[in-house]
Amino acid sequence: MESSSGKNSPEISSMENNSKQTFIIGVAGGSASGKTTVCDIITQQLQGQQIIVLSQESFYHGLSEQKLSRVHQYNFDHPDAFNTERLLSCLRSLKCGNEANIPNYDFKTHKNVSPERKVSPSDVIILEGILVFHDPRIRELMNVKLFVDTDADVRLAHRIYRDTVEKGRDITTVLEQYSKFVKPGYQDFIAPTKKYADIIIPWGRNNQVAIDLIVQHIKTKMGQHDICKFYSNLYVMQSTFQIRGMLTIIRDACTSKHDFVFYADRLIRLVVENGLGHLPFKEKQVNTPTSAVYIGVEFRRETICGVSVIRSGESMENALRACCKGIKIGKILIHKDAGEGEQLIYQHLPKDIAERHVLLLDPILATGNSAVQAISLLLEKGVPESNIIFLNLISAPQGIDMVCKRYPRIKIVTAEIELGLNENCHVIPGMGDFGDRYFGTY
Ligand SMILES: O=P(O)(O)OC[C@H]1O[C@H](OP(=O)(O)OP(=O)(O)O)[C@H](O)[C@@H]1O
Repeated sequence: MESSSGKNSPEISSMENNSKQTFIIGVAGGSASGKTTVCDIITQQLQGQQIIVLSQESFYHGLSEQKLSRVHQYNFDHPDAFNTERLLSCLRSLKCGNEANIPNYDFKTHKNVSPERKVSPSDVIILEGILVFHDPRIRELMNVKLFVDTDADVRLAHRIYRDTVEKGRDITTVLEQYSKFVKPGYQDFIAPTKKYADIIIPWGRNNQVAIDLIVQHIKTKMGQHDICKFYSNLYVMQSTFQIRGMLTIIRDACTSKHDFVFYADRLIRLVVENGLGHLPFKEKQVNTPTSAVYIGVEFRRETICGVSVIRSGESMENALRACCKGIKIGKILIHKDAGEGEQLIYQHLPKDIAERHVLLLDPILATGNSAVQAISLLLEKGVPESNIIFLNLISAPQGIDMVCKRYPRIKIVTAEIELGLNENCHVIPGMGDFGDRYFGTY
């Protein structure tokens, strides 16, 4: 078995799951914390997008007659109260652009009733509920996770008002349910999921700063998501707090040269490892020390080489050498001139480059002009377009557009997509002049 692009590998299919489909926003938080208000605000602000709001409450298990007879003893604040498998299958279906039937849970009878709600696929799904971050498979499907963090006394006051005035329940029952289930449920199951949120919203009335923050974050993420949907050969590394933390350090103008190099090197290593995952592989079986057979894969390292774009691209060479022993690395120097555009000044490439897969190294993709120059040279040398993998740390959408439109078969692997370019064609938010910061020439 051999794959030319690694499309069969689990790593790549998980990247695709996260970047090429419907955009899912999860909104979690305690009961009566203001999740519905947050969903309303997001819906208003994302005009022009088709949005579906789903509530986790639609996925409550219907109660048997036996449980119904003791409904006040039933814990609606426990993860087991929800049909999570059904929620997962609906969400997966919608994420892939298919319809889904959403259960219709009746709060008066505590039964699932007909008809179910048929939901068509949309641009955005907002899933809200107390425990939407509890199951890792559901978290995995979310592009943005928000946690509405409201003081316990405010939540209790909202809940009393809602359950007595709006639902007609008596206060004693409401308070009993709160102390028996709602409060412990929050402490045991809901609060521990706060750590999975991208943004924790300190909720209160007229919290304009929080609203702006949420909407800006969602729009940034959606811009990235849209461009990934558009270009199937663009692979954005799955973001983790480790990766975001490192990007935060190297983007910070106050970071010392020493730290910049240290964290840039760590990130570059990850980008290189990701890029290598797109190389062809073939199946390989090995015997383990326990005499078991392991069916794995092996990469054909002899068919690859690196090409760095001087000078920032040279910062990526060590990571490539560390991953691929003895790899040949060619060099390209492109001179940027505002008047004359880009000029190729120097190139020295492996003689048999046309037979190799090429990992093109440059940490920044801005307008895309340098990348286009470098790629066109590789094509002139006979490298098939589909054999080029362009590795970088950050990419501006303008550069991605230019490279992907001209060379639809090359692959781009990047750690993050930027907001755009400023009037000087510098990447925003960016990290300044990478070469100067990495080599200490400022
Ligand atoms: O997409 P573009 O608009 O062409 O810009 C990207 C180029 O700019 C940076 O190099 P820079 O000119 O800063 O040179 P350096 O690597 O020598 O610092 C970067 O390393 C790319 O090569």
